[in-house]
Amino acid sequence: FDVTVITVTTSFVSHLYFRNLEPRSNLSLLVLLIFIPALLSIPISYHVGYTLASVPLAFASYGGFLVFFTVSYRLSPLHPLAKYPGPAIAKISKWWGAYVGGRGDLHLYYKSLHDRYGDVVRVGPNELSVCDASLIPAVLGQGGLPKGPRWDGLPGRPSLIDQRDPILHMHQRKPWNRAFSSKALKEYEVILAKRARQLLDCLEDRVNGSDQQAGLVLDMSAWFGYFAKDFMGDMAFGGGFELMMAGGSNDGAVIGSGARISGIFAHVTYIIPPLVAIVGKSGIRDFGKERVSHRLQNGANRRDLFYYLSGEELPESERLSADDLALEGLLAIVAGSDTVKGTLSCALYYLICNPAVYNRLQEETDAAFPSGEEPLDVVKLSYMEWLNACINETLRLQPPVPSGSSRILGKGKGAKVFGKVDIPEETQLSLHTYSIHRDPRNFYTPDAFLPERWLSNGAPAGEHNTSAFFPFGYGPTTCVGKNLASMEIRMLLCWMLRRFRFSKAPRVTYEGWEERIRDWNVMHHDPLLVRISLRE
Ligand code: HEM
Repeated sequence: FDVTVITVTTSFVSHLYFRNLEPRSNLSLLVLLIFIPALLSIPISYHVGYTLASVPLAFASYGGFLVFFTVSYRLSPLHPLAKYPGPAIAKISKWWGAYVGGRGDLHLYYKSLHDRYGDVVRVGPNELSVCDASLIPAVLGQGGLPKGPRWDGLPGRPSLIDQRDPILHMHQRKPWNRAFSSKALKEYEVILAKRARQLLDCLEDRVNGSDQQAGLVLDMSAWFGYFAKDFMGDMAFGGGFELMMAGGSNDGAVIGSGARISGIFAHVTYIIPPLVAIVGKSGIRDFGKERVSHRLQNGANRRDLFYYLSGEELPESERLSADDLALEGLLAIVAGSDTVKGTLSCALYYLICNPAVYNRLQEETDAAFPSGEEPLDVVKLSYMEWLNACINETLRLQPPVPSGSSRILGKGKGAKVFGKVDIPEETQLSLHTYSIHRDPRNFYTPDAFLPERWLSNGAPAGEHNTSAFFPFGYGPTTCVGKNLASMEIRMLLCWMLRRFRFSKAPRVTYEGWEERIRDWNVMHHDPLLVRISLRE
């Protein structure tokens, strides 16, 4: 055989593995990308008569043909998702998604694709992004699709969020559900109030220590971050971060610091295991384990999240190992701190940019909790209509998980139809939260901050589809910490407005702050510099 024929044929056969999907197994990658071209270099060396040149030649020619066949197939009408529109570069490889994910504007990019191509866009070789609120129950609800790879984490037992098997997920979620029952939440109110009070006291100390005339300008988003991590640290590991006390620099700050990386990896999760094998074990796990043993040694004087996750009330044999507890605890901190920090920051941003909304909220909080009373009554907070309208509107415009979570139709499940979307096996599908929240078919003037749209009386006429509002997800994998998050955000906002006055800081440009919010799975944003003073 002619060596060219051998090379082209082997590349063609290998492309059958790559043509539909991104790689799935590292062993097959090793065989197809290293072993085969290395073997090919033998006949090539006979042909060119120069052994040293044969190896790069084999890799280049085999690789070149492999890419050519794979790309041609992915762009061709033969691909099972060929009928769905999308940018060619996205259809070719998820590495494009990884690039956009690292840039941080994935949510804006997907929104622009939906504006251009319509409700269903092909955003990867085998992945669709869908902007259609009517599909939320079918795709995410009971009996819908299981989780896709977006949250895949470190190798080993998955934490709750990256547990993709629906049955295992259901079992793993049980202690979490107990931990966020109404009875458990009631117990957390004290821990929350203590941390909220600490934040306000820290802020007050700084205001008192500043030049009262000039006023104090603080990065409130940093302070929200310290608060949220200290609080979740209390809940998950019985405390120990003390970021508020240290003004930010402390061990706890490392958790979640790899945000950009996770924005990239979410698209190419198959590279995580080989990378971990090369780089070595992750330090974050050791940190988690150290916190677990600290909590086990010291115990806690009240029930916290750790109590429920560790199953302290269960027989020894049914409890989680220290390793697994560390993973679940770290998940709580990652999932529960940047999301809350982001929501509080965006809410404050919208308030200072919309003085009429701010003043109305001030009136509501002053009336609900007259002078001297701390806003600890969570039932009362849950009935404050304007407060909740402001929070909902913030979560609508800036969902802290802007691109939602991916789903996948597994191999062997057969094709499925969801409304106007029919998908073959092994297709990934995401309902794009940011785009659905800003779709004029769901919300009148969708880009405007209009809390009044959430009022039962006095809402402006126009579209208001509450079933298109799903910042916490939907169905069996919906955010388990939703009620805790709502309690935190309500209490904090209300308390801050009772004690301080916030306004735009002089010489700070607020324009574009919203547009610079990054979607690294969870939202990240620039510092939020705000002028803060004590109220009379
Ligand atoms: C504004 C605040 C928050 C928002 C918007 C939010 C949003 C979300 C979203 C969109 C998901 C993914 C759902 C899915 O995959 O279908 C999620 C999952 C999760 N969230 Fe939250 N979250 C918030 C706060 C919290 C808090 C305070 C905690 C406390 C520990 C928490 C813990 C979790 C956990 C453990 C999961 C995984 C649930 C599962 O897979 O069953 N979140 N969250």
